[in-house]
Amino acid sequence: MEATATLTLSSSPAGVRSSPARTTVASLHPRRVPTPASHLRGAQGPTALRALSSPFLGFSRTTRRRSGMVVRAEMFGQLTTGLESAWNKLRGVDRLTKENIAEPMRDIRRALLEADVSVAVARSFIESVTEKAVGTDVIRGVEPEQQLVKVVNDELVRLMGGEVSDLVFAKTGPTVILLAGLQGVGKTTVCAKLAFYLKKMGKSCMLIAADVYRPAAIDQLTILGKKVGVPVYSEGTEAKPSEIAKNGLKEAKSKKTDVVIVDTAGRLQVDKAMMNELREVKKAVKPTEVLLVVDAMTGQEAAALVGAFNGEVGITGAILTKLDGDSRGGAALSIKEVSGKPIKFVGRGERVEDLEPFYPDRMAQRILGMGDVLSFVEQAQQVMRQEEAEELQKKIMSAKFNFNDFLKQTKAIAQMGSFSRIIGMIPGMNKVTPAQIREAEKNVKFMESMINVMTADERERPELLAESRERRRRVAKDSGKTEQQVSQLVSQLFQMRARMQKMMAGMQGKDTPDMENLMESIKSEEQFAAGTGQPRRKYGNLRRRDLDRMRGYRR
Ligand SMILES: Nc1nc2c(ncn2[C@@H]2O[C@H](COP(=O)(O)OP(=O)(O)OP(=O)(O)O)[C@@H](O)[C@H]2O)c(=O)[nH]1
Repeated sequence: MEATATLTLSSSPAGVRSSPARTTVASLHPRRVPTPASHLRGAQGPTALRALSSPFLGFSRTTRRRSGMVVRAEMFGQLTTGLESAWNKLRGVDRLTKENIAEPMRDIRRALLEADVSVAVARSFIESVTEKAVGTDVIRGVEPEQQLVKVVNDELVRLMGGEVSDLVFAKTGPTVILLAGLQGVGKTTVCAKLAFYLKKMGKSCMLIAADVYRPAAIDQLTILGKKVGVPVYSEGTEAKPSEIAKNGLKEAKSKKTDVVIVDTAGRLQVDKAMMNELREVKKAVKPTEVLLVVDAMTGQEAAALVGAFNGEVGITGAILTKLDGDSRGGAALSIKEVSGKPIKFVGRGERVEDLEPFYPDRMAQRILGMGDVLSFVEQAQQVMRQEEAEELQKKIMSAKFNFNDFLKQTKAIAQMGSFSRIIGMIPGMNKVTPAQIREAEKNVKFMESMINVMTADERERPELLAESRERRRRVAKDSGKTEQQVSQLVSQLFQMRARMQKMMAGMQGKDTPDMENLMESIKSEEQFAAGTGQPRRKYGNLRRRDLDRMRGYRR
């Protein structure tokens, strides 16, 4: 979609126009940005546009780091540096093209591989960033490298699962969380951390010690349980883990405990016995959540492990520990993509408090260290959308909404993946139902094929097609559609025009021309076999009147 937005960045107050959208843009003007001190205080609005000046934010990288402006997750340090080198290569370009992003993409790929992301994940990430970056609209005032930052951010968020994945709780009875994982990954510690987290949520908890192979594990869990004030159920090392789990759950039920967390044995590697035992425990307690605890230091191996456990036992998600350590981030980036299972929590230290839900968007921002640039690009995109909507509104009011606009909008729909975002911007149009939206999206490609074979004139002036059956026949032939389908498309455009105008005029208290009969008119004409010569005379008056109105000759 070619953006028509005019992101006004005039330096004088006179450049501030009256619409709210433009005021926003003007208020973002970089030269009106206050002193660096205000930035350090985290000022909003004008500060965001500081990002427009080059280098980013108008501060040297060293200053930003020293001042703490960039909150950098050290584990991603190398990745962040690699990405920065990619942005730097785009300085001075006008727009993102396949050619000029090739080298930055190589930098990003290298940075991902160095962060221990698998080759396959890195490849698909690069492909999707390239595709989205090249197809991005140019937003006036936003530098191409800033747009790439935004695309990379969005793709990182998507790669890590998009939304935060909350714990699922059982509708009745205790929620059972079964924890699994290799030896030493932090499973026992996670039991206590989770109990602490859930207690803060107001849930009562019980821990079940089902790791019978390492006697110290039971003691460790008992100590941790005491520390967080949660009872620990154990039967020593002689009983079967599935029996212990079953009995523990029975006790939890009798005590009306909200959540039961089962600690299972870890092994040095994935083996048959381990998987069988887990399956048995799972069968015995029917957990709501089966979470695999993995160590972030193991990078892409952790991701593969999540996939393997899911295949063997069936899990609901992962908990990534030791994110505070020296890992390079590959696990956080790859788990969802490789295994299809989300990371639900991350451990950031040895204390019971050091567990938090995994937020893909916050993680992406930490990797990029450019929250300010992102919020600026988002604001600018918003302004662009508002201005496009205003432009569209003007066209609708002047009855000039044509096939070019139609195509532009349908393309925008395909690009944004949602009709509602466009429709929602047109005042009064938010009553469109989701079913209508889905239908509209389905028709996009179909309509596009017909519009693509129209002449420039026909697209500009849909009346030409409404008036001439020959033209409609030609479009049908060239697009491989039927004449009726072309007629329907033409009618649809006029109907859309009519409805929009009616609605707008209604909002402005004006009367509107009645153009609802147009479709009927064209439809009726279709009913007559070609060559009968009847339709023109019979429907001539109606069409003339309607077309005049469409052209704005009549009121
Ligand atoms: N730095 C850091 N250390 C952690 C974290 N989670 C656990 N640890 C440490 O990792 C070590 C192993 O943790 P455990 O909880 O005993 O691991 P486990 O998976 O239960 O081990 P097994 O019972 O042998 O299977 C302990 O020293 C923990 O303190 C974390 O998020 N960050």
